[in-house]
Amino acid sequence: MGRVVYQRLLARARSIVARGHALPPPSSSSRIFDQPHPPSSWPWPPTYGCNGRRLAGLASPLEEASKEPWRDAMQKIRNIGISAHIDSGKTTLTERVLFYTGRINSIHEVRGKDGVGAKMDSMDLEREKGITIQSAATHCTWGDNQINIIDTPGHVDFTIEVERALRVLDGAVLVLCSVGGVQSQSITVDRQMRRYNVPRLAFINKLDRAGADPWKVIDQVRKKLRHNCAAVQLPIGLENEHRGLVDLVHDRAFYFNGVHGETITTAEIPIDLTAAVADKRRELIEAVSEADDELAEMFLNDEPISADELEKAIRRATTGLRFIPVFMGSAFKNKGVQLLLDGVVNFLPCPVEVSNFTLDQNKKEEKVALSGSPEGPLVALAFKLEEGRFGQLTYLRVYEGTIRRGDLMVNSKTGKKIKVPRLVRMHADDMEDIQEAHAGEIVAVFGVECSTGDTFTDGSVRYTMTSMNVPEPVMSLAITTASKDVGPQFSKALNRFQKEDPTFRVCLDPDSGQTIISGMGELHLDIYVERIRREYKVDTVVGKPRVNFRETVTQRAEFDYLHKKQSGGQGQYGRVVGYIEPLPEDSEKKFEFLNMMIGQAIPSQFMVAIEKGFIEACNSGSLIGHPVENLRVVLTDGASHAVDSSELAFKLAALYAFRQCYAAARPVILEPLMLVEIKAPMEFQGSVIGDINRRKGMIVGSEQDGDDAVVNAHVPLNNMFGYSTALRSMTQGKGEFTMEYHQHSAVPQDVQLQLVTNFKKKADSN
Ligand SMILES: Nc1nc2c(ncn2[C@@H]2O[C@H](COP(=O)(O)OP(=O)(O)OP(=O)(O)O)[C@@H](O)[C@H]2O)c(=O)[nH]1
Repeated sequence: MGRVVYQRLLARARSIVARGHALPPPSSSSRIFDQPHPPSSWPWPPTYGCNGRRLAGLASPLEEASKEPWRDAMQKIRNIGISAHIDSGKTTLTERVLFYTGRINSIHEVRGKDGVGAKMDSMDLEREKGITIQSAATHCTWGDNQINIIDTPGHVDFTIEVERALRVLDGAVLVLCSVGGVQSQSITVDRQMRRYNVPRLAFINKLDRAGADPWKVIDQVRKKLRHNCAAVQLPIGLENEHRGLVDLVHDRAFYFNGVHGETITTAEIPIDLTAAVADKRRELIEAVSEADDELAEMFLNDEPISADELEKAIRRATTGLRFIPVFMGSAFKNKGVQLLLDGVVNFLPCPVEVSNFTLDQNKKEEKVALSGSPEGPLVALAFKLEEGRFGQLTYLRVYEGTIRRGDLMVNSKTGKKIKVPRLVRMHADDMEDIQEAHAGEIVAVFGVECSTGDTFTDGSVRYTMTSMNVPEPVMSLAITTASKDVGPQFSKALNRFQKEDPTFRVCLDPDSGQTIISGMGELHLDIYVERIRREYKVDTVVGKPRVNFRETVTQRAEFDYLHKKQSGGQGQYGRVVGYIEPLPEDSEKKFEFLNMMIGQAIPSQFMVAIEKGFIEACNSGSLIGHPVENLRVVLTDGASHAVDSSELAFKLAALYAFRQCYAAARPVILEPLMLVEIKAPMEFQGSVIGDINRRKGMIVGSEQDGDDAVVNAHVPLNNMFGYSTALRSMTQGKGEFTMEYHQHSAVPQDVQLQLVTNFKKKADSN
């Protein structure tokens, strides 16, 4: 749509809304629903339903499709994730969702006085620390819709949990704190949602808190996250006065009564809010028109717009990733959660509205669109593994076909046939046995050997789903057992955690022979050390955490290496010629091997060995022995011997060739640079910034938020050890910070020199 037409259209929209006939008039009578919990037969007004009926009339891809009965069933499924910055209230919100949907009988708070803890934080450590460590899956029914939910951790050290959840979900709720607004981890989570094209709703939580300002948060979503969004609700009172919400689409006021907000009352919009409601409704229609031509056309043609039409337009714009409807409330004070559930059903897509692709291994990884039919060939992705009470539990998202208990599945990667001994639907740490699971569902199977990211089929196709993004660990520490006789238990724990969490790695330090564990941060590693102690009864001694440096080259360097050995028996002969160079900055690969040889100087059967030799050499750069990345190896020539050439000879030739030319390629050391966000009262801003400068950080933003200063900086992880204690003493305990991986970048010359000298000293003393 042209800019001029659009401007005209908006002007028209404003005048229609101002005249007040764009939406139905406010309801004239108050309706009270004294519906007790659980609300399975909730007498919701038919025009504003939590049931699937409303979807049947939508102008979405579903409409044409609903000729097939399975599509009708699918319309009633929502697979959603709840993600946000730390402590925004995801778990508290999920607890209410489970309560209102009748999944649990009572509400328990995170760190609540009853000591029980929220259902989704089922691990002891989660309950003690009041943080979510692992994502937990559950399911519930709202009206006649089935909602599968994954509650994910907020702390950036557990980011893989968010990553894998978003890979398999169709929609998400981004929870934001009405005081904290868009915080650093909200930006990360939003980026992850973008990566997997996940349509989302926003829920501004904690409207009861002092300083709550949902409009400030909406402004931040527009500016910081660059989303087209608008509120679909307006709060009735804020902070202590927060009593209810006005639904801007249906022009009704909602109040949440009863001990747990389970009794909903609708009423006319309070007189003192009518002007604000008209204003915010206009803002909503403007924002949706920007994302939906159909709604925009209605304005242009001067047609009245009903609540139903506005709702359909919001749905089209949301599922099309062009708009984010913003809900609000207070999970803790039991306000607004039921309306959010309606929003999930009304505005987020069902499984068949999301296009999913797979790669056909029989056709050189050709992309194949999945129909989402339960009658098609089975395609399921293993997105999470967990050691359960009864063996390995594998979480699967079924994309096509049906899994039945007792059926055979084939792992596309290994070709192995596996019988499905037990199929369950998860509810945090509880499970329900089921006989079959259809496309669109998220379930778990027991006793199936596989790795995270493996695809299962029924054997009639060789499809693989693309897997998720796995970030590289940034921190390591040496770990040994306190006593000698617990070795087997220790290995068992490490093997299990490594298998479950792709961001947790274990290796042996070749020099010291020590076991090294690596992960996403201090908290991540601390949690595993504690879990080894609690779950495997193994006490450990850990070394000082250290950062994961890497090495890379900055210029091209030639190699020409002949590996020749002829001392008795069969000799070894292999010559490789070529160059190494840095990969382009935007390259997604970390290593590339190109064979640019003309002719057959080296027989093609040795190419794999040569590539392997270079890969092996890259495991340990000669500056400080850390992995080398962002490297391209180009082979241009070489020589072989009819008798003495072998795979081993060429592998060794590659290994030595790399060592020969590495120094000439001007290698540098890269260190993890973190994005640190610090929030502290204004009076401490100066000392916080001064301290960041001393830590060789670079301030990238600083703003005022109420009485607080929010400082964003890029700081080398190596200089961030012990920061929480330092910040606490610097700000009289009033400062808080979050930190997440930003990128690896070259260390300054003096630091490089120091690191290289230390490495040499250590090597000489060994
Ligand atoms: N005042 C107020 N407090 C809330 C609200 N929702 C949650 N909280 C509190 O905020 C704290 C964090 O809540 P959680 O539900 O654990 O937050 P979370 O986002 O799941 O936390 P992580 O998973 O650790 O990131 C707890 O103390 C909650 O009681 C709310 O609506 N109002």
